[in-house]
Amino acid sequence: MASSAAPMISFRDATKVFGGGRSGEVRAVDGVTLDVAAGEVFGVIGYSGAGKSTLVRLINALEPLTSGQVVVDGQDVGALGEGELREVRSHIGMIFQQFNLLSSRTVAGNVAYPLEVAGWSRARRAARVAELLEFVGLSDKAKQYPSKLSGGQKQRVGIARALATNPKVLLADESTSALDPDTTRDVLNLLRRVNAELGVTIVVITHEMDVVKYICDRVAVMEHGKVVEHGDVYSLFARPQHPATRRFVGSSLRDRPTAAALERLRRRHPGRIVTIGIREDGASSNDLTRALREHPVDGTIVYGGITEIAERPYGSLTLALEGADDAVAAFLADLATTTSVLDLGTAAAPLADPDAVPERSDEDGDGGAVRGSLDVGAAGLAQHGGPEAAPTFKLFAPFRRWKS
Ligand SMILES: Nc1ncnc2c1ncn2[C@@H]1O[C@H](COP(=O)(O)OP(=O)(O)OP(=O)(O)O)[C@@H](O)[C@H]1O
Repeated sequence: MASSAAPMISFRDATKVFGGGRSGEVRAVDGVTLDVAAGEVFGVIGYSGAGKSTLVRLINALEPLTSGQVVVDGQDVGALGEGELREVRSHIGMIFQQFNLLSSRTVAGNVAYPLEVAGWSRARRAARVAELLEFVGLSDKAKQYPSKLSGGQKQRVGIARALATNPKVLLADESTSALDPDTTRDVLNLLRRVNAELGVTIVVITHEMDVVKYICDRVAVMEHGKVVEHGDVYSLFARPQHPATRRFVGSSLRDRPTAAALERLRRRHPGRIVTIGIREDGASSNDLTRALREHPVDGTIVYGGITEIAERPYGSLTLALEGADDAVAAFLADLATTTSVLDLGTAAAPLADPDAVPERSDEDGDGGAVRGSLDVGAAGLAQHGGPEAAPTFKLFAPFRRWKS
């Protein structure tokens, strides 16, 4: 639920440096300039140590800035005294990977805690806690202790507690990283409701692009304390510019073969292997079909995946090509005039994918990701001279060009 109102959070050249002693200093956040709009769900993605948590802790001044400025809801948090900061913090909720519930308090006691700190009367607290537990679907657990709850239930309590004082902003620091995929989806759906029904601006820190894909309107990618790329989620998926972004995008769809999967493909298909991008303008699917028809080259889809981001097609297909060397080169040069083509070489002269995602432990074959492409009928492209009707999916261009 993005809005065009003034930013809820503005970072201006925000910098946080730790240390400086013999062990040297760490520029955990390094000159970040960024706006988070009121009412949006904003993702901050990056690998461990990129500076995500520190960036988010600057919002509620849990970490003081070294230089620059952070403005939250019109207040320059670096310029506030402790009393004013408490007031700003009361409008910022936070949830954590490990939930951080008080084990000695019941579910209701945990949710009531910030209300006690804020000085609410017993009667008002009871009414508010009942309302919050109803919202997160835990009314029947009010008297339970956290140790009796599942991870998903614990995070629901965390969300209820974070919402207790009606915050305008909710900071979610790896809030689903300790949860299984089904529970993750439930918690993300609850966060969607918090955003849509309560109008809370949410900042989600994560290292998982699937989380970004599922709930964020916009996202910033962090590396070494800097925001290396930011924008709306579809644009980032469709046209990732920075290598870190490309790796995150690849790890979400898993549409491109890992190095090991590529090795297995080469054993079965010693000829040239290429990956082509799926783009949204619709022209390239026709171009691929036409090029396969016009050149004496056979193409078989051996890997790939197509999904939708923000209701638009996104992904890639990897083809094993058969034909005389000059015919394959002419085919690819032709295709590359309209569609982006990543050359992975041949078994005899292999080329690496510079953005290949790391091996997954659950990877059991090289065809695991191809189901997505079959779902949309892309298998129709598998043979030279393929089906009469062009497939309906569309192609985009995230890769470097084939060079003949
Ligand atoms: N209190 C601190 N004192 C010294 N260095 C710190 C402190 N907090 C964070 N750092 C350093 O700052 C850098 C950024 O850390 P931060 O926790 O913000 O990264 P992150 O992207 O959130 O990583 P993770 O996903 O592992 O939490 C790291 O090099 C970290 O070691």
